[in-house]
Amino acid sequence: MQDAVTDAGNNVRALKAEKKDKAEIDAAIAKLKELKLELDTEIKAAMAAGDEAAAAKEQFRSKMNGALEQRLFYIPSFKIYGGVAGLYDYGPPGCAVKSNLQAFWRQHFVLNEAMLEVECPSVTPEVVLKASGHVEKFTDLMVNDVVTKDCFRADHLVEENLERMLADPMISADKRRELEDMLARLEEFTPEEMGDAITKLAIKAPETKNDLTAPYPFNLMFPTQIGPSGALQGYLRPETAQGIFVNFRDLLYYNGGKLPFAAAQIGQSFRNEIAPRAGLLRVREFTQAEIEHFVHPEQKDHSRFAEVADVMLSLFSRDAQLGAVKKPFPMTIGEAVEKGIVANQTLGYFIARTQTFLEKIGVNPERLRFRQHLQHEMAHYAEDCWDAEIECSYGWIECVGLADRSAFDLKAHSDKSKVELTAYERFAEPKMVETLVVEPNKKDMGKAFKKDAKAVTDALMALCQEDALALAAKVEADGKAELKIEGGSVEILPGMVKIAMETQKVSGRNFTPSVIEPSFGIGRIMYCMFEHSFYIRPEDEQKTVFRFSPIIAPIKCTIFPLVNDAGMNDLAGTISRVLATEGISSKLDTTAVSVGKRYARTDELGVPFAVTVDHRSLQDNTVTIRERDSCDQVRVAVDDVLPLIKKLCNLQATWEEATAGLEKQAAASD
Ligand SMILES: Nc1ncnc2c1ncn2[C@@H]1O[C@H](COP(=O)(O)OP(=O)(O)OP(=O)(O)O)[C@@H](O)[C@H]1O
Repeated sequence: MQDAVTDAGNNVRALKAEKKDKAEIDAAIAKLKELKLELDTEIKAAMAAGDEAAAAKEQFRSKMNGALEQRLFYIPSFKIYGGVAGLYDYGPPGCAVKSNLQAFWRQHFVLNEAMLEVECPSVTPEVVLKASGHVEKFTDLMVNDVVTKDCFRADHLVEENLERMLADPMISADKRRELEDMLARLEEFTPEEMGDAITKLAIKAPETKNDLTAPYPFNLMFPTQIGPSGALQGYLRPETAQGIFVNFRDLLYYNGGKLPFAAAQIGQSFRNEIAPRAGLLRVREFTQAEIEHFVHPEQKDHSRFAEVADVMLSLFSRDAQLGAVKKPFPMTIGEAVEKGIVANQTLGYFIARTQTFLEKIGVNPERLRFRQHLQHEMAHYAEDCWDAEIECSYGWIECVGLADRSAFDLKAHSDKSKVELTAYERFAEPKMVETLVVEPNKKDMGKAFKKDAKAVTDALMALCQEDALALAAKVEADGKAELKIEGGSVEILPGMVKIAMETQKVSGRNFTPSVIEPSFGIGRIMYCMFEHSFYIRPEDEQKTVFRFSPIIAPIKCTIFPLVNDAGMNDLAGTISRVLATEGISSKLDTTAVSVGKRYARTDELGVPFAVTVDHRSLQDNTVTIRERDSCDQVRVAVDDVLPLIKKLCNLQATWEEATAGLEKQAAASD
């Protein structure tokens, strides 16, 4: 419609410039007015619909957050002291859900694929994070309100402004393109470019509308000192991955020297986010579950790829994001890898396994997509990166990052630590290859360097081919060459070391493996899962429910006696203890409130099953079991409660399958 108005306006101007007939110009003006009116109505309708949708989302969120807080799923930490932004405590049901989620993650990935699980400290010495690049580069651009000194993330301010401007249907196509381009490149902006954007868009501090400082990088790591002297600088780790990389050599040995293999770690990560927001979505301490799958750089096929090839995904590839339509498309992972949309089978395998994991824990597959990083979002060494994004009331949120990081991490730690982090590959047939030979003359070394002889030998052996040959050439040309060793340098003279390229028969080689990294944020996944599970019973808007999958539900079963009666209480207690023998958590509710109220209470916690002990139970040793979402009830013998609940909780059968043929029961009442 906007284009039609622009065309009509141009038409009026052209007719006037050509001094056309008045009637013709008047008709064109009338047409322009008519189109403008239509556009106006369209904009108002769109704004009203947008406002309504935003209000509905807000309402849904506040209702759900109310339920989460009231039932103590999670609450702001240190609440009695006013709380600290970006820090949350999990209460009993929150802890149980989180622990179930992590247990299922372990089962789905670690156990299913025989991964090597490790647990490393959160406090990490600086050298590790220097090697990984975090000390230098783990920054966000920050700006301050020049008066109040309040801090803001520069990219968030620019992003919000751009999105607001883009929501205006009246902006021209050229302007739209310019703003969209800015939005797409935002993450790679230098401080100067970000400053230019802030000036150009005339962005001020939110609320106060004061001027902002120039953007400057702020490192997100929490620094700390290790030990009382303060001499050893450390940081709280910003991700769990580094603990795995630094242990690569030992893990490879543990795995019998064989590739591929994966190591995994679940643990706390810490990021001093400038602007923590949106509940669990951006916090300052959070749980990550990370996998580092080490693989030969030229053999990235996966032996179990056939098992997942038919998994259907919603893919938002780079081309789809940059194309005119800008929409994800459905495709099996098999086809995506075959067509080269996803770089290789191993990355594809983990994308598909991530999809099945998220679906099983209760994420709605229609609100899940995999978005490929645009070229500028990827580190220069990365081969391909995809984010699992889940839609919630805050929009599409990155919950899992899946990246083929090539050999970067192992090479970086190998260079810094001087410990070789490589794997050995035996050739099918021995090969004749030109290799660098470095042979220090031990006698000369000892004589010349005495106690430093070992350090000199180590430094010579650590030289790369280029440096070794340059050193040899310099000794030959100048009669000496300087060699840097730990803590200083020495002079190498002719005869001290043989450095040459020689053709040798070799049966294998050392190489640095590539790593494919799926990185899960447990809190973000949990929050999105909460939103996808939450609903209000249509018949009563006071009744809220979490439709947690039995594997995730904080408590699997509530057990209550219909009325406060000693016999009923005893039987309820016995059933609870029997369930506990198989690790099935239950909650005994002997409060005297009505059954309806007790059901509502367990629904609010997302408990999938409820066992009611009633008068008949005392006569024929049967009880009723109710399923949360359908509110269906069946009557079963007490001895059958455990096998039935167990089958349902292990997802070995659906409610319909497990209860087919059982006596249906009308809803229990007091
Ligand atoms: N501040 C945070 N709060 C909660 N979860 C987080 C936070 N930062 C990262 N995560 C989680 O850890 C996962 C892997 O971390 P990664 O470093 O890839 O995130 P990221 O790309 O820096 O995230 P973002 O760009 O949203 O800050 C993310 O997909 C997310 O689920």
